[in-house]
Order: sequence, then C-alpha cells, then structure tokens
Amino acid sequence: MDIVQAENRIKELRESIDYHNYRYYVLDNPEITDAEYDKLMRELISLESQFPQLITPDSPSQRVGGEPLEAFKKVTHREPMISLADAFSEEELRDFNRRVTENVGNQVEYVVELKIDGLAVSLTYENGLLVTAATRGDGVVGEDVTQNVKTIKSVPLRLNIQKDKIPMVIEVRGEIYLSKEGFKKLNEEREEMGLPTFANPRNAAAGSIRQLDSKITAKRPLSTFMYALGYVEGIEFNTHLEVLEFYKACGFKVNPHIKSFNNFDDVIDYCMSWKEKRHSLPYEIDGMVIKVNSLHFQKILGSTAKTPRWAIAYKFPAEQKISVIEDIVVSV
Ligand SMILES: CC(C)(C)c1nc(N2CCN(c3ncccn3)CC2)c2cc(C(N)=O)c(N)nc2n1
Repeated sequence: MDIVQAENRIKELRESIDYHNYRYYVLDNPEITDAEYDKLMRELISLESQFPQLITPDSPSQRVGGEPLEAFKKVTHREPMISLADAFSEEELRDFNRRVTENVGNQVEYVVELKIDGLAVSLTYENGLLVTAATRGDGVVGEDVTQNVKTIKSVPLRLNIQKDKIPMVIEVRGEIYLSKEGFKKLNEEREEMGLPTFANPRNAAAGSIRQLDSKITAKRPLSTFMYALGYVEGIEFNTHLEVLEFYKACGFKVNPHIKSFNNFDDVIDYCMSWKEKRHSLPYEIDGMVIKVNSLHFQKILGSTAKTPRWAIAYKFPAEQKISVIEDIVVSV
C-alpha cells in the first residue's frame, strides 16, 4: 500500500471509529460488536505506525496518552467558571423566581437540568480541535488534564459539524462522572487489590481525572454531560437551549432529562419529581439546576462576585445512608 492509499484508508478508519465511539459512548446504542471495533482500531494503529507522518492529534488512536506527567500544568480559563447559589426549599426557589421576574418581567422561560454529581470540566476547542481540558480549580485557574480527558470516549477530539459552523474558540463546560455501576465495579476491583475504596462516584471521578498516568484514567469508565458555555468566538447564541442543541450537533453527550418551562409552578413540580425518581438513574445527582433560557436576560441579570443571578441549584435533602454492618457471628 502506498502513502496515498494509506491516507485514504486511514481517513475511512478514523471516520468509522469516531462514528462507532459516538454510537456507543454518546447514544449508548452501538451498531457493531467490540471485536469489530477493536479490529478497526488495530488496523488504524498498524497503518499509522507504518506511516507515522500521517498521525494527527485528533486521530482516535491518540486518545490513550503518552508518558505519565510529573505534575499538572495550570490553565487560566478564558471565562471564569462561576459557582452556583443553592436553594434548599420551594420557598427559596420562589424567591429566586421573584428576583428574576422583578428584573426581566414575568415572561421568563427556564431550563431545568439534573445536577450531576461529578467533577466540573472545561473543554477548549480551537478551530474545532480539542486543545485543552481543565478542571474548575478555583474558578479562574484550573489544572490541565487534557491527556486524561482525551481517554474519555464521549468527549469528541474534534467538533463534528460542517466547517463553516466551527467557532474559532469555544469553552464547552460540563461534568465528568462515573455511573453507579462503574463506581461499584471499580470499588470491587480495588477491594480485591487491597486498595482503599472511593467514598462516592464523585470522588472516584475526581481521583480518576487527577491521575498523572493517563493509562490509568483510560481504564476508568468515565462519562460526561455537557451543560454550559464559557468563552466563545465566531458563533452567536440567543438561548441556553440553542447552546445545548449545538453541543448535541457537535457530538457531545447532553443529558436527556433537560426540560424547559414558562411557568414556575411547573419548574418546581419537575424538580420535586426527581427527588425520588433519581434513585432509578444509572448515575448520581444531588439536585437540579434551574437556568434562565434567554442569554440576553442572563446578561441583564448578571452575576454576584461568585454566582449568577440567572441560575440556582436546588439541593435534595441529604439522605440517611444505611450502612449494613456485616452480621457478626459469635461462635459459642
Ligand atoms: C454555568 C452555571 C454556573 C449555571 C452552572 N454551574 C454548574 N456548576 C457550578 C458550580 N460548580 C462547582 N463545582 C465545584 C465547586 C464549586 N462549584 C460545578 C458546576 C453546573 C453544574 C451542573 C451539574 N452538575 O449537572 C449543571 N447541570 N449546570 C451547571 N451550570
């Protein structure tokens, strides 16, 4: 095979592997078996090793990182990652709505999202290519965890949209999480290896992302839901829902239970409905997040020093954790 044929075959393989990653890790609906997928990846890696000049940073073969890092570099977010004010009751939610409607009138559309209990992350794409993934840190400066985040198959290495729609720069924000199932399996493995177990999926996700060796991260079943926009250049949005639709079009995973409402009573009903329903979800949530949909209204409402006036978290009451103490059999 000459280099032109290799280039064509490599392009085909990359598109096919990216597509099957999207089907499996974003849609949770694979079309091929793991064996067929592995065969495609083996052929790509073999061709790239024969023609290393054809390797590109966005090739799916580049997901499992290189050498372990000595330490994480620091990254300054182009737009700070602000925090969220918490509401713990219906009354506090209604106070939030009152403050909003006093400022922008009572024709406000809200977007309501599950509050995924994971680790916030900021993904920077330049001309459509993933260049930096950073933890939230103190909101202004985070840690560069790009090599580790590249191992997460639900994170696209390239925005999968037509060229003329690709923004020059975009900071895509979301949550990295471990499913309840993945958390249980990881702790069982650690117990077998005599390693300390993680207290909850959030700690397990944070511990997996803060690995200096990305080969360890690659073995952890991490996933993502993207839910916010940071700095952006080269594309305009009018609403939060438009941002989420754009993320879906780019190939990101967006939570399927996000809903919008014009009536605040419906917002409250939806939040309360998830207090019990959440136990049937395959991942942990610790509340809901309510956001004003209009980006124009978000700008008018602005932020305090630490939190937006256009969004609030509703936290579910902490649950009584029943810890089963192994039956102690006393031999008589
Ligand atoms: C963009 C805004 C500020 C409105 C925002 N901020 C969030 N967070 C802020 C505070 N964060 C934070 N993390 C650690 C320490 C302090 N704050 C971590 C996420 C959101 C978290 C979730 C979620 N978890 O599912 C979500 N669906 N939407 C969010 N939206």
